[in-house]
Amino acid sequence: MSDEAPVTRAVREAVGAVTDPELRRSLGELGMIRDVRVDEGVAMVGILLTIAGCPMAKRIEQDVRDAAAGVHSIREVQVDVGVMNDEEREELTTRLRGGRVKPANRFAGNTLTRVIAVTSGKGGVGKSTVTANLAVALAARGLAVGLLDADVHGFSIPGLLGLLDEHGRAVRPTRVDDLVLPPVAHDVKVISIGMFMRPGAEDAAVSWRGPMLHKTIEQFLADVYFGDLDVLLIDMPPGTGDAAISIGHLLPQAEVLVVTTPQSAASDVAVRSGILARQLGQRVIGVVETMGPGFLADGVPFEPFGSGGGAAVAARLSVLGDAVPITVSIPFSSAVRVGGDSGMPICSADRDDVAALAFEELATALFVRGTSLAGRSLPLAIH
Ligand SMILES: Nc1ncnc2c1ncn2[C@@H]1O[C@H](COP(=O)(O)OP(=O)(O)OP(=O)(O)O)[C@@H](O)[C@H]1O
Repeated sequence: MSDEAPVTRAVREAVGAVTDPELRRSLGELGMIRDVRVDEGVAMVGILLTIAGCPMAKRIEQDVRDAAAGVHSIREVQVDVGVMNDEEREELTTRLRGGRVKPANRFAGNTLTRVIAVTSGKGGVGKSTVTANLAVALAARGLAVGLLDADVHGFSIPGLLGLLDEHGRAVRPTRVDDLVLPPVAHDVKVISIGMFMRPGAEDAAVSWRGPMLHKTIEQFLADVYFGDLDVLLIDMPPGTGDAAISIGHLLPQAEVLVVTTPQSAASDVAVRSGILARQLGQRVIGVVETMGPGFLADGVPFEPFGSGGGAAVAARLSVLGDAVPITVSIPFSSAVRVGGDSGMPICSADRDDVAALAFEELATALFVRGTSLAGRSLPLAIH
């Protein structure tokens, strides 16, 4: 390559630096630039897509075109789009797996990724909303964030993050052989059981038995190309069922956040999910109270579901074992529901909303180790 003309080298570098939107690595690094030639100001660039019908083909082609056109003295760009052959694809998938030919759980053992499982005692308490917003808040800080939706009873993460197609179904991830590329929303790489259900059979997963659920979670941890993550959040099914046990076995180093509403009925069962996590060797790192107390715009206190549930769960778990370092209350805010319904989490839609500010506090508490929010009151108000 050393006898390459400077302009050809400049075009090669420019197109090689284009990022694949799904793999989030440069085309040069991925071996997707086949050849580059320049003849009298015309750049001819051959690119190789990973699979035929790649949903990102148009975008990649355009990005390559723009990158080449940005090189001085290039007046025209021709892009020839091809597809990798089996051998090239296998080489790529092996490289993406860090040299491993066979898929393996990338989050087991000595991973640098923090794994945080978000759990609750019962359904409908706001666990998925917490997971989605926490993911968005952490990604907004520049962390590489993955989100695994393991909630077979209500895989709401794709909807909460706007990953639905025109029929309102969870988008399907692209596959490169047996490697699954997680769709990205709000800078978070997302994989959900809902993305793999046959249209019309979305409810079938609810009746999955333990081994099937275990296999699916195991496959997600091995086959999904998350790349190097700072944090992997897992939206757990509510309760103390099979998924919690599977995650406990597959990811014993996972930290656990317990979500509860302020009511005592919800907080009693939340304690149980924290106890189970500990029995599986995991550390309960915090309790998040959702739909908590706040103030109406005129300053009148507003407690639609009472108050104190989060602190009560943290206190009970602290008495029963290690102290739980983080307790955060996310105030009730209609904007949270509106954001969730429209696929625009409040942490993206309005970072000044009271609930968004509380999610920020949670993100800070989690990523400044040793910091405790316990007992600290957050600035709450309802608009
Ligand atoms: N802080 C909040 N303020 C207002 N509404 C909220 C808040 N948190 C969650 N909600 C709303 O509560 C409802 C239930 O939330 P969510 O789906 O996150 O619960 P969940 O515990 O994940 O339920 P499941 O496990 O059954 O899927 C949603 O309509 C959501 O918008």
